[in-house]
Amino acid sequence: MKTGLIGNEISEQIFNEFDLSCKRINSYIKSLDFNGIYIDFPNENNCERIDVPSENSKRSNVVDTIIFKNELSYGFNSDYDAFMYCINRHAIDLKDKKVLIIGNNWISKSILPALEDLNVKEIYIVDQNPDADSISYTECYARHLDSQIVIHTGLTGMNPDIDSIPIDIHLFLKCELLIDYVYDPLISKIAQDALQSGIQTITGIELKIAKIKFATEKIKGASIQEKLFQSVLDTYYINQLNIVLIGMPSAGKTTIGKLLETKLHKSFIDMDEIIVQDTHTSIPEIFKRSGEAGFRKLETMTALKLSVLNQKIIGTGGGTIKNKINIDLLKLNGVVIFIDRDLDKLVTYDPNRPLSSSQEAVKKLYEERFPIYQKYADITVKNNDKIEDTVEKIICELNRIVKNKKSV
Ligand SMILES: Nc1ncnc2c1ncn2[C@@H]1O[C@H](COP(=O)(O)OP(=O)(O)OP(=O)(O)O)[C@@H](O)[C@H]1O
Ligand SMILES: O=C(O)C1=C[C@@H](O)[C@@H](O)[C@H](O)C1
Ligand SMILES: [Mg+2]
Repeated sequence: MKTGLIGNEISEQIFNEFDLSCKRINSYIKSLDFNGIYIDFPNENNCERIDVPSENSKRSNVVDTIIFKNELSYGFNSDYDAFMYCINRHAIDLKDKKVLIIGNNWISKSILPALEDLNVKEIYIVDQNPDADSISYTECYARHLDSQIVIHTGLTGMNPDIDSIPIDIHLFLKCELLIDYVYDPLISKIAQDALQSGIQTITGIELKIAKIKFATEKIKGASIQEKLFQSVLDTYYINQLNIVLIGMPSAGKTTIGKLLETKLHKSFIDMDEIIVQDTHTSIPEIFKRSGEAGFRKLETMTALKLSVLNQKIIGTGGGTIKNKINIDLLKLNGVVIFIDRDLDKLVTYDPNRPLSSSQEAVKKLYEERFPIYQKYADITVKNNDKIEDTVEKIICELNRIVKNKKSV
C-alpha cells in the first residue's frame, strides 16, 4: 500500500473525490514492526476497531493507546489512568461531590468511568450542542452553579483561541476544584481565574504529561515512577514558561532580561522595541501623534501577540501594568517578576522615556504604580545592589516556584 489514511470517513470520501484512493491504514499498521501507537486526539466510539480493548476503554468506548502483539491490537484508555493518577497525587477526595464537565467529547467519555469509580454524587456534562448525554448552558446556569468540581475538557481556550472559554468560573460559588485540560497556554484564562479566586486547580499540562506517561508505559512495557514524572513536568514547565519583567522605567528590566538570557536559555524580547518595530515609529513620536491612549492600544495588541509565545524573557513597558488585560494575557504562559528599584535610584530625566520628565513626575508615577506592580507580581525582587545579585535572586525564586508547583 502506498497511501494510507489516519483520520475519519469524511477525509476518505474527499480524497476519493480527487481520485486518490486511500486505504484505511489499520491493517497496514498491524503489519509494521513497531510496538504501539499513541493517538493524541482519538475518535470517540473507536473500540470496535481494536481486537482486544481494555475494560476501561470498553467502558468509555475510546481507545487512545494501541499496542500490537502476535498479530493482535490491544487498546487502552490513558485518559482514564491519567485522571486517576492526578487525582491521587493531589490527594483529592471526590466522593459525594457534584461534578460539572464542560464539553462532550472523548475526554469527558474517558473520565466518566473514573468519576464513577471515585463515587462522585452527580455528574452533568454541559455542551454547546446538547444531546441525550449532555445539557445546555442555559440549564447549567439555571441549576448547576452549585457544582463543587468543574472539569473543563473542551478545546476552547487553547492557543490561538485563548479567550473562548464558555463559562465564568467565578459564578460557581461552591467550586473547590477546577480540572482544566488546556495545556497551551500553560495557565489558561479559566485556570487563571480559578487560581485568583483560591480554587485548587489541576492544569492541562499535568494531565497531558500523565497521559503520555501511561501511553509510554503501555508501549514500552516499563513503569515510570512519580519522581521521573515530576521531573518531566517541572522541566517542561520551566522550559516553556515566559519570564515577564515588570517595574518602573529604568528599574533594570532590560539589563536584567539580557543577563537572564544565557542563564535560562530563553531569548529576551522588549515590548517597547516590538511596538517600535511594528509601527516604524519611536515611542516619543507615538505619544506625540496618538497620545498615551493610542500608545496603550498598541501595547495591548503587543501583549496579545507575545502572550502565545513560549521560552521568552519579556521586558514590559513601565506602564504595561496600567491595563489588567495586559497582565492577564502575559500570565497565560508567563510568571511575572517585579523588578523593584528604589525611587532615589531611578532615572529622573530621559527624552527617550516620555513619562520620566522630572523628579516629581517619577515620584508621582512610582507612588501610583508601586501597589499595582506588587499586586500583579508572582515574584518581587529588590534591585538596589549589584545587578548580578538581583539575577541570582530571580533564579532562586524561579526554582522555588517550580518546586512548589505540585500544590497548584
Ligand atoms: N542594580 C543596578 N546597579 C547599577 N545600575 C543599574 C542597576 N539596575 C539598573 N541599572 C542601570 O539603570 C539603567 C536603566 O536600566 P534598564 O534600561 O535596564 O531599565 P528598564 O527597566 O529596562 O527601563 P525602561 O522601562 O525605560 O525600558 C541602566 O543604565 C542600568 O545599567
Ligand atoms: O512607564 C510608562 O508608562 C512607559 C514606559 C516605557 O517603557 C514605554 O512603554 C512608554 O514610554 C510608557
Ligand atoms: Mg527597558
